[in-house]
Amino acid sequence: MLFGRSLIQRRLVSHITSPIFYPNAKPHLGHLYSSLICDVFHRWKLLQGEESLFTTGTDEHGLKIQLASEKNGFQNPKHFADKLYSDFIILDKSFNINFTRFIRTTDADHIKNVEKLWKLCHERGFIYQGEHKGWYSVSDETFYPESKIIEDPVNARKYLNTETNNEVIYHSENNYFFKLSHFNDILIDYIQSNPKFIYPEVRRVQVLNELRNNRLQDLSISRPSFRLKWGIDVPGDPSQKMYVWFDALCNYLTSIGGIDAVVNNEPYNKLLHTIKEIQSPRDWWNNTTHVIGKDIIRFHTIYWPSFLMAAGLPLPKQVVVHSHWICNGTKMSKSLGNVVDPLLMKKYYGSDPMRWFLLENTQLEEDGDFQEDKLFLLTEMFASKWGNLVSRCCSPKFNLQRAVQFFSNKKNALLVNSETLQNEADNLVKKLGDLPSLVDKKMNDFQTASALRHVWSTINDANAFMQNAEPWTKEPIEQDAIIFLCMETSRILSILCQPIIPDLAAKLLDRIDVGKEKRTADFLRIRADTTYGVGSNMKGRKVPIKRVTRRI
Ligand SMILES: Nc1ncnc2c1ncn2[C@@H]1O[C@H](COP(=O)(O)OP(=O)(O)OP(=O)(O)O)[C@@H](O)[C@H]1O
Repeated sequence: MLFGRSLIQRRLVSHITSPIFYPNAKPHLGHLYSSLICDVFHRWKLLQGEESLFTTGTDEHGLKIQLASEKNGFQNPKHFADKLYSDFIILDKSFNINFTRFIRTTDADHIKNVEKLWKLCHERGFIYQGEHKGWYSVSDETFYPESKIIEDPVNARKYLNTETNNEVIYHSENNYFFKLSHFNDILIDYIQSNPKFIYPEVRRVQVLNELRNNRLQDLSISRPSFRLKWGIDVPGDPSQKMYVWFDALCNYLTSIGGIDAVVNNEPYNKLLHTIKEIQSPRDWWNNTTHVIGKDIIRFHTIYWPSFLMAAGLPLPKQVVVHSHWICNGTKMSKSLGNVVDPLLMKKYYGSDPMRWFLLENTQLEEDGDFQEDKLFLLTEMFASKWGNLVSRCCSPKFNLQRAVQFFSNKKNALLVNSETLQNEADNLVKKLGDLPSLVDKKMNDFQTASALRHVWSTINDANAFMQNAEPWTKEPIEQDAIIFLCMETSRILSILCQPIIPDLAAKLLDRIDVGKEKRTADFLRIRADTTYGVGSNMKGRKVPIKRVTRRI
């Protein structure tokens, strides 16, 4: 031991969560987007050799599901959820969303865990009974304060809340309350002293302003069972069902073993396919990042930390809030029906171009506008820039195997016979050297669009170098130097981009015969792989990226 620090390094772990979605209708582009952000982060961590978990799922209780199931002729809402939750799995599988657990709030371990959370909050004095009157939104399953209610401008008999614009009705009932008001200043302190807890900054400021300007009131966290039939019973009082958000938010703990596992920090081994055992659940929880849409910020940055503190539990690391995909100026939403069907888009353009497109055309702070034309143009760019670069270097005119064997040896300098070209080559080598750590920083900060700009810029440089250097006019040694550098560019970028475009990256690496075991972060340095390219210039091999035809 060195002054108390163990010589054995602790393995880095990270747990990322998507929201769990309401299976009250088919999923759309927005759901895919949230899951994709998580998937890419999870794959990125795995690429770096870290341990990572990614959990997602469906939020299956509550009035919204009860009503949707009745509307669709189901007696039992569970049967309705059974039918619809699989649409979310199909969407995930179609887009290579590589989750470690898909949790359903109807799972037995989850129900047990939610009961535990309730009991802890109750025993510690944060839950009490009372009468609840106020403005209630069926659609949002939440009460809103008077200050957030306006008359509907198009229907004078209706009222709306200003947060989601959904209809509210005045309603009175007996139920259980959570002492949310107790946490107002505690949350302000916590968010101030943990500046990355809510990310990006604009959302942190939004929540702090909300807490300062509209002090928290206690929260009704149960509904009478005669009205809400589909939910978890309040422990010891079956006349009441739990408020769906109290139930749903707890999924994040269930998915890594539950409250007991986190409190006792005992190895947990029941649920995951990718790793056999969670050695230290509390480490995972301390490194948990929730990715959410801005519509559910209140629930995740105010309610959830308050529930956890009330139960005496630690908080997760971070809540990352993204903006919305919009259509005709409003949020794409199941209820409004103004949605883009990702499966239809996949049919025309493929999964990976969609993945890239969604990440390239948004940033956390701003809403994204889906334009199919841009998606088509992206497929063109893949084929004409990246695919073409690989196809050219794999032409039977050249010999990549020979080039790799010679230039992967550091002693053999990459020389070209012109000062301008040599400058281009040196710049490209420098760029490739800087890229992995640059992209790592962007990925950890959820700035994928910015990372992708660097990727395009590097591909463009390699294409320009190839064009200017004209290897087909050169002697073999110089020819080899040129195609080696171009293919090192493609090799390194393909390894880097595996988390974003897993299938396309694999095709690009397959085309230059990079061994499967040589696609990790250890091979991101130039000259790190000394054996690829064998047989890559044989006649008749397929182009790695095919063009698609324009749909609109
Ligand atoms: N338009 C969107 N853009 C980005 N993410 C979205 C969008 N719509 C939904 N999501 C993701 O799904 C989460 C909410 O899921 P939910 O099932 O409530 O979707 P919804 O389509 O808004 O449903 P509903 O219309 O029934 O409220 C959001 O927090 C976000 O993570």
